[in-house]
Amino acid sequence: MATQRDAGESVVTGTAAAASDRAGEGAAEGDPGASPDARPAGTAAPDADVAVVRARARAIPEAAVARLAVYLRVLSDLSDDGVVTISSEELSVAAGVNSAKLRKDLSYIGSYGTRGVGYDVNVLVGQIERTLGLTRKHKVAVVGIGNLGHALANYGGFPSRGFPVAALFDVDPDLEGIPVGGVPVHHTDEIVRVCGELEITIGVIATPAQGAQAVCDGLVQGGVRCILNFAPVVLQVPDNVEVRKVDLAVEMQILSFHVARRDDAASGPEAARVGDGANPDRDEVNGVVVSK
Ligand SMILES: NC(=O)c1ccc[n+]([C@@H]2O[C@H](COP(=O)([O-])OP(=O)(O)OC[C@H]3O[C@@H](n4cnc5c(N)ncnc54)[C@H](O)[C@@H]3O)[C@@H](O)[C@H]2O)c1
Repeated sequence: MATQRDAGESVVTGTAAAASDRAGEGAAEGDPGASPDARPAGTAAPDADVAVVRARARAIPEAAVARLAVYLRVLSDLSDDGVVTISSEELSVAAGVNSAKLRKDLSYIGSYGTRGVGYDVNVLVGQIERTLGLTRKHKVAVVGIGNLGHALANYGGFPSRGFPVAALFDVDPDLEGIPVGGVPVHHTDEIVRVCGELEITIGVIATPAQGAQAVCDGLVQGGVRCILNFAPVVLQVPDNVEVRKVDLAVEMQILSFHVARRDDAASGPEAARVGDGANPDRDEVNGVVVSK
């Protein structure tokens, strides 16, 4: 049995990761010598390279995968606006990532750009889509149509990004047949049948913790292999099923940690070493920096 993966957890694996990291180091736009994989702008990896794309994808750190999704959103907008090429600096500003990190992220998918030209927008869109597995069709089911489920079902941004919400489920009989975002709510008893018939690929769990494992089991039985879990519980799934847990409070705690660390750094190296006796005027109590 596999358990769920939290945001930030690395998926880097052994040798491939090390090789990929090395390829990324020093690889710069317009530096065709940076990797044997460098291609001229405007050329996509041929189909024969699909295995290579998959092997690379397995070695990409989770944080870089999240950033690739951000680059894809930015690049798709640029493509819609008719932009043909973009430099790494422009793309990094648009994506809110520093350009060295961006070049390293793109090196994971074998994309190095061309000096003086930058990246071909459509080629890069195709490469990122292949890496993220977005060339497959996805259909989403949301289970638990309360506050969160309503918001997710009504959000218009999913279909345009390739994730149409095709089915909704709730245990509350009063919700049965009521359309939310144009999709009728089914009773949870129908999960296995409806998910199988509609070939749902992604299940979103927005139920209270108590019912979440049974909901997850139903989704898996209905053929769903990707689960996005909002419920505050760790789900058990078979090895061929991928689970991601979303916890906004954890994200806020991480933000809080980074701000606290930045404040410590701004106060000088001594402040960052509180609690080790370095600064006799400051100490740490239950993780909180205090002045004596
Ligand atoms: N991870 C996060 O960042 C985050 C943020 C908000 C909410 N949540 C979690 O999401 C879940 C939903 O939150 P909410 O505010 O929408 O709650 P809610 O009470 O408004 O809605 C819950 C819905 O789930 C339905 N439900 C209950 N048991 C069910 C079952 N076994 N099968 C199917 N449906 C069932 C209820 O009828 C209700 O419609 C909770 O577990 C909450 O803790 C997580």
